[in-house]
Amino acid sequence: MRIRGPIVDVGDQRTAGGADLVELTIRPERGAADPTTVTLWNKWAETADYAEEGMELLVTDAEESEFRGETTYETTPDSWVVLEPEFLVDVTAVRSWVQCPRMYYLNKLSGVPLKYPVVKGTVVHEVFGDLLRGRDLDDAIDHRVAEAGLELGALGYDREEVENEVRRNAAAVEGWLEQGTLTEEDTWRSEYTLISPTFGLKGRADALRRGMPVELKTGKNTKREPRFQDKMQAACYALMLEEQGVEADTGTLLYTKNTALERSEETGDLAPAKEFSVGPGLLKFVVRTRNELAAMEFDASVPTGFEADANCQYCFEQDTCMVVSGRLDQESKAGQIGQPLPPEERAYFEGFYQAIEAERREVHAEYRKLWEQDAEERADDDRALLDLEPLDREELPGGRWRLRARKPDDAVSKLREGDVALASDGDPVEGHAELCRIQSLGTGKAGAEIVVEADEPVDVRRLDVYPSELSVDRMLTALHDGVLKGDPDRKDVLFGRREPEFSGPEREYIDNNEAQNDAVNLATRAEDFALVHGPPGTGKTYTIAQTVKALIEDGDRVLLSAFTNRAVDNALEAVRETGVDDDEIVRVGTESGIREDMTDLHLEEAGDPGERISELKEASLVAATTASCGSRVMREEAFDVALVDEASQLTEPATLAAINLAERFVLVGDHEQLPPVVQAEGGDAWHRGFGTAEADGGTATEGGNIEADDNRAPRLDLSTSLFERLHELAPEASVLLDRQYRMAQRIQAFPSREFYDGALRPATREVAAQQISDLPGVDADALPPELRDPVAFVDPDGAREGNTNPAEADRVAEIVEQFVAAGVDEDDIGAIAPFRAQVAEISRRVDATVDTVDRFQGSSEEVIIVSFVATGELSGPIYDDPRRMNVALTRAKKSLVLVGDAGALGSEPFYERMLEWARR
Ligand SMILES: Nc1ncnc2c1ncn2[C@@H]1O[C@H](COP(=O)(O)OP(=O)(O)OP(=O)(O)O)[C@@H](O)[C@H]1O
Repeated sequence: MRIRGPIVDVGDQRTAGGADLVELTIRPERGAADPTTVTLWNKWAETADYAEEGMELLVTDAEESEFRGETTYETTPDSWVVLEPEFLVDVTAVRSWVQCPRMYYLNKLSGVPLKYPVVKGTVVHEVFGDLLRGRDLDDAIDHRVAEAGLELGALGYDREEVENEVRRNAAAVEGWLEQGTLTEEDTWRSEYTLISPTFGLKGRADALRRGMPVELKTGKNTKREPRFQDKMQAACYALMLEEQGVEADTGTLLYTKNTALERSEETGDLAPAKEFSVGPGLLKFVVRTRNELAAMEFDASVPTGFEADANCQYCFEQDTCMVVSGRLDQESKAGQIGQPLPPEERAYFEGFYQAIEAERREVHAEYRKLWEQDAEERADDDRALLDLEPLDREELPGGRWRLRARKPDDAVSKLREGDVALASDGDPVEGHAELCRIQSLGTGKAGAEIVVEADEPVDVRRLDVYPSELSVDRMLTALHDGVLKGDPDRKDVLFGRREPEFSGPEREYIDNNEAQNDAVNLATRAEDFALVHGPPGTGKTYTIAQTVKALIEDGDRVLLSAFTNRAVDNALEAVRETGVDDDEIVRVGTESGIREDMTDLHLEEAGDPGERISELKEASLVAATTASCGSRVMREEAFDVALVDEASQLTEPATLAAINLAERFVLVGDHEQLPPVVQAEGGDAWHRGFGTAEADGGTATEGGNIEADDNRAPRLDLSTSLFERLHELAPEASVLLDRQYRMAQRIQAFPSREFYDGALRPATREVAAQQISDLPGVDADALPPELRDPVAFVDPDGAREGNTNPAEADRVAEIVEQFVAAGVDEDDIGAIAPFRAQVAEISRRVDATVDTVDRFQGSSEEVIIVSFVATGELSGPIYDDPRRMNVALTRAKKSLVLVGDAGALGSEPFYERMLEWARR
């Protein structure tokens, strides 16, 4: 049987009858049951060395016995002992951990750098996959080398030399494949994604041959046996396959460089393919190693390198290792070089490190929901689209597949076009599942067609959200680059040790809006940074465009970035309208994420390396999301200025990803609108072991290693953007855009008072006085009296049912009809609801745009109808943050209708004031 629960006590190691044993006490049922003893025998006793109170322990095939009226458990020869099974360790991490635990840590911190062996390795892997899918070798090489054009260009390689090298590597693959086909018993799968709920492992096997793992290595190995770390990697996949009921007792490593070696120069076994048998001893070792890694992550301790027999002298990471040890004053086998970080920087680094790792655990929790939630629960949670009907499949050049399916109803989910998702035959964990990219989701209407692309054809009956650690990984590398490698001068201003400076003459860039003109001046004159605080509709985009133009004219190379592709394209469009030459601009990112009308600026990654890289290097303006700024190629780029839009929605480390690349930066945002999305509760680095700024004046920490003075001690948490923090730290570097071009006076009054101290005002008389009857063909008198005021409140006496309120949805639909009947175009009407379920409820009834607040930020409509859903009381975190309401209320230009329960809204002071305003 399986026994599982948090550890409450770890006993000492003993021997009995010649065998080692350790007794642990755990509380089964997630800590709810009474403590019980679990005895770990023999090799599993080792796992107790790093087990700690609070960690989760799982023992499979445990034997239960009664002893003096108590039930106890012990391991049997069939048992697996897993620590922290919920922490999903990547197979590649296990591999680097066995080489040297510190290497694992360093890889995590500094990411995979742009190096030729890395890029070549990716190309050879892709070619391998192509060959397995039956593609012609030359075709595959041609295509895959071209695909890596940009990266190869950045490394200074030309196409032919790479093609030749890849061809030599691929020869090994081809030869070996031919051998396999001769026997005609080979079955192949390329790129097989595996996740293990039991062992807390995940990864993608390069290939499966007859159900057994095959790993490709682009290095050489002239020994008969595969390298140990490579065996470990293949064994991880074998373990996960076993969990799925596939007996995988053989692993194969393919060392592709072996075929390129000359017999005359090399001795040893030059055969590229090396098989080994995967025995129970090795599998148990895999699990114990993973346990060791998970235990280190549990208490966030840092490996020193002494754990491994690694020889630092021959390690590629030696320099990085020594620098990191030096900066963070860590013990390490390689030693330390350089100066340690000042205490406040170290606290910052460590605080954010932990907050980012907490986010990682939330991503792992997302994975877990794949098997913990049943299909209906996932659908209700918007994590899956169910009951799809597979339509057709089409093989694409290169062996990939385009798959179509029909969506049966108006089901909604978090899935978006361009997302990577898990397509399956109905069971994403045990059935046939493939990672795919969503090409199209159709409209929200029933019968819509879904199109995805995947490596293998699968009957698409279900589509699941597939979590990714990419953004977490990128935050960590940005933190590393910004703090450990960052420019000291930049850090002085970020840490408030120096005030930001400005220089140069003031000029007139914008003649009809003083605040905007001030903002452009501040940005162009900034030696360090400038902040542009733009409430709704105040011309942020326009100001950004003018700023970018001015900077380019001053001869600066500019990076234009934002959190979302949508914001990047929006800003870019405005920049183009100012007349900046298209030849000077490139848009970096994946093509499917870029708006159609900006794709002509897209930097193709595929092509001739020299051409690709010059296109990037020669651009005076590069536009990319902050996530793209963390790519291998972008991390090597340098800019004079980084301008970041939607900066108030970015976590501080995510912002670093963009500003690390530039000497100066400009952040544009509004911290009175939506903050960064953070999953982990209390994602607050400061409070996590670094004392609270408020409580102790920001002076002390647990380790006593912060001596920052006074109230300038920064507020560090992922939900406070760098924009907001700097706004508080250096108000002199900020300009408030105070004239809005969107809302009628009556609409803006409340948000202006509540969020901007009344400073926000209409830019012109026309803006202030606009009304619904200004719209062509609209007769305001045709509206029912209660909708004639620009701000109206309607209480339909509905009842909240879960996250919906059908009566409100009916009433919203009726209001839409009433506006349409008065002559308003349905396209000019938008409806906003706090929950996706209510969005679906309303969408079913109207053709107008309906969405959640989060997805409405940044857009506006002539008429906005807000459905509040709540009745009786305002329960739920969604109502706790008034900034969310600020966004909802400021989307309307001429008419705003609030639909809700007066009782619920009246129960909170903020909403009560809102009601008063709406009912005036
Ligand atoms: N100085 C100006 N003179 C005339 N019109 C302006 C000026 N600045 C902005 N506008 C107009 O105001 C409108 C809103 O501007 P913009 O889209 O730049 O706002 P925004 O602050 O980016 O909006 P959001 O709150 O949605 O982010 C646009 O139609 C723009 O043309």
